[in-house]
Amino acid sequence: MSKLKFILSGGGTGGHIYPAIAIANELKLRYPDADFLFVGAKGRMEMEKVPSAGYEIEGLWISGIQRKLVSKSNLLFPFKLLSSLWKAKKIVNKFKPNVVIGTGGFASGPLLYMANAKGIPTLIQEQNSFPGITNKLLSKKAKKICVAYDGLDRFFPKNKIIKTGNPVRQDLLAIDGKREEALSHFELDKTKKNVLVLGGSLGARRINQLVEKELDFLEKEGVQLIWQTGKLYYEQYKYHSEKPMVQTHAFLNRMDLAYAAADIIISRAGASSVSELCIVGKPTIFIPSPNVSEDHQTKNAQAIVGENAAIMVKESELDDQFETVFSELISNKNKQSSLGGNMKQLALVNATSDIVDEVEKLIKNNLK
Ligand SMILES: CC(=O)N[C@H]1[C@@H](OP(=O)(O)OP(=O)(O)OC[C@H]2O[C@@H](n3ccc(=O)[nH]c3=O)[C@H](O)[C@@H]2O)O[C@H](CO)[C@@H](O)[C@@H]1O
Repeated sequence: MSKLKFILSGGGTGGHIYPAIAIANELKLRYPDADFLFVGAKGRMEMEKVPSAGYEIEGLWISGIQRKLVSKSNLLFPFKLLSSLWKAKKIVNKFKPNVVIGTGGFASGPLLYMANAKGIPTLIQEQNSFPGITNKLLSKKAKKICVAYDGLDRFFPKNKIIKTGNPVRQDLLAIDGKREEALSHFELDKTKKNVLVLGGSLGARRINQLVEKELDFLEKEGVQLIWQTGKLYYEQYKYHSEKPMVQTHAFLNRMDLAYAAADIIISRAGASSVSELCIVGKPTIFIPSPNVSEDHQTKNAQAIVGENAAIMVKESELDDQFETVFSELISNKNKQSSLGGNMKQLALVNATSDIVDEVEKLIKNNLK
């Protein structure tokens, strides 16, 4: 067989980038000689995160459509789309991939569209319980659609769907032996409980406001915080690190160690975050973002809460409920271990390998 070539495309937020990196890493293990190219959106997070994971990336001039209809970005959208389609065509013609894998986000639209038009097999990986517009459009021509939730046949052709779960980075699969390393990495006081606050890959304004408001309460509870503010909000909140019980981070590059150090986690409910938290199996309070399409983070969290495996507090209920919910959880060891245990039961640990099995089938069918 001649050297295999793969294009992976997706981005905009970490939720679309890390699954692509996990899939590429698994493909690389199976095909060490293969060539890989990532295609993302210029100026977005993937342009930094993909090269630091060791892969090349090309950026398209593309963005999503804003909800506010009349905006400068929306007026430019037709031009961006045309320019991206043209560049995507050039990339596909030059690189000649055997398979193209799309992990969602607007960058994958033009690239997979062009690959489909040229008859190159495409596979989509949909992380959420409700798909975004890009994946919905691409699903018509895609050969396979790997999903993490039931019920996606409402949006995608049923015969193409395979439930694999979301790919999770390899280093998150084995955090159990890493607690000591994690405590010294974050220079934590070993006598205290650690609360990890996660706002998703971009950070969450409302969670940051909550944590700031509750700092005195959390100090009285005797915990220390690893608080991921998000890059956008870091300057505003970093001064809180002056308190010995608080450390603020714009972005955590060692999520494995952050999860390993945590006793309790407060988190948004983006799809990969939820999948990772199931693997990690620590007591979690979800605060879903209400600002995403079809309120899908609430549904992501609900799928876990419905199995008695986590707690959810909606943004609108935070002021009334957060302190009570937190105090009850931190003081109840049995509840902590039952939530963590139940969560682990929901983990789909073979997701990446199952997705790559599907990629292999596409390669084989195409070579026939
Ligand atoms: C606001 C928004 O549009 N959110 C969407 C976005 O979330 P978002 O980009 O936050 O994605 P996820 O919650 O799915 O994943 C976050 C990823 O970033 C990593 N991470 C996070 C923080 C950090 O400091 N370091 C780090 O490495 C996590 O380990 C995880 O792998 O994509 C998800 C997947 O399509 C959707 O479900 C979310 O609704």
